[in-house]
Amino acid sequence: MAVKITGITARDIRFPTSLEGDGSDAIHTDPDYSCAYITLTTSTEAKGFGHTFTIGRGTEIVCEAAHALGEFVVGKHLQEITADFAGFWRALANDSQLRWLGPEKGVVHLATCAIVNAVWDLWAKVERKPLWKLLADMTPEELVSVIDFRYISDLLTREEALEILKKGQDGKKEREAELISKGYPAYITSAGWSGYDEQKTRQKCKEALAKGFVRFKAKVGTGIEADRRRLAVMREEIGYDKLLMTDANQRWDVSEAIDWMKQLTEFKPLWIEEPTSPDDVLGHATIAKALKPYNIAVATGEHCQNRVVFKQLFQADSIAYCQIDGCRLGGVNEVLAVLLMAAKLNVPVCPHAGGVGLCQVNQHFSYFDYICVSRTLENRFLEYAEHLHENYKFPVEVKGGHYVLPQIPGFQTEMREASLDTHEYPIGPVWQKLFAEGTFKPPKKH
Ligand SMILES: C[C@H](O)[C@@H](O)CC(=O)C(=O)O
Ligand SMILES: [Mg+2]
Repeated sequence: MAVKITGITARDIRFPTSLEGDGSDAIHTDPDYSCAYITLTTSTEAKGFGHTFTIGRGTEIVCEAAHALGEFVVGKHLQEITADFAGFWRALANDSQLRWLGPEKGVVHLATCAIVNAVWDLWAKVERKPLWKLLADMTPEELVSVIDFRYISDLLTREEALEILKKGQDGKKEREAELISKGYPAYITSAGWSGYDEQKTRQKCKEALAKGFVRFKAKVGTGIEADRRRLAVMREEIGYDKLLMTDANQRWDVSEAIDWMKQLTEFKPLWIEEPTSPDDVLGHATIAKALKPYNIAVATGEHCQNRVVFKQLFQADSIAYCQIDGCRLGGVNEVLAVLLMAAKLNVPVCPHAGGVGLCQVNQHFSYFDYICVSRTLENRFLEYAEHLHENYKFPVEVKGGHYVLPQIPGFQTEMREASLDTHEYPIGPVWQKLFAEGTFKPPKKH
């Protein structure tokens, strides 16, 4: 049945997570987990939902950008888009005037990603498959047809991508069955936020251990003594037989990152994530080289703006772990390009998921990566942050430290109507109450 996209809405949805310190790090000390939430209405009952992740102020700007991009999608038939998805993606990401605001980065790219993912959600629902399964069932030719290879073909050609995907067909049914029965390995971030005090950190570690997590991440960069204390506390709780990752959220200069991390070696972090500016490809390479003798790898990606910067990170040997985020890159199409480049260079992909809706979205890429691309779980684990899942119609499920593969059609990006209404900024009752009691200031009118 033909499905015509008839309308687009973008809502500014915010959760006051800063009140509890959830999601805090050395740079983003008071994040209010938020998203620009896109709904595509259609000529049928089906709707597409997509969102990008923000941390409070500025979400309204992403919503405006989504409205500006709306004309590329409204009036189109889903089948017309999917027949030339790479062409659609390029048109959306490269409007001759809007691209001046990027190109392929920043606010406009965040809006692009939310719209693109809403289209994929719609497609997956029409096909009655969860997104990971829609991708896993596509032929290698169909998969490469959705990717825009412009700017990356010096590292990965269409033919090479096809070859990787053709290899991925071998044994894919077995890998799919394995994931369905065992789940996908996760690591938990929620014990190590920088805004948590020692007691809360201990408590969260205990809870996570009881739930079966064996991999943890801690924020660093708030101060060397504070970092040493947080890492010591976490190691006391989890022991040294578990994995511990560290995350500086871009806190340092290149040499500062090296010096700082040398002072944390006794805590045996597997990686240091985002040690410096996300745009500093060569800086990451310098840090990676300097920390190699200490067995500390470099990870990055949650702020990596597009496939081009990922390409350079791979080319310069800057990262040992690639942290794609399907709510930062231009949606599924661009994520696929990065998964394939990572596979070519043997860099494990461990998606970023610390943010509202990011576990929902990024889980699908890890499953697809294992089933059809990398074909290995070695050094691969998917981030899990535990809050706000109750706001989704079909929340992610984690059991025994493993993600459970969803079987519901779509991308799992749909939020509950009641959550949307109560958290819409600034009109939702949650926000009106916080303004009235003076906990938050209402936005200024100019
Ligand atoms: C502001 C976010 O919570 C960020 O700290 C998340 C992050 O860096 C991660 O999950 O990794
Ligand atoms: Mg991070």
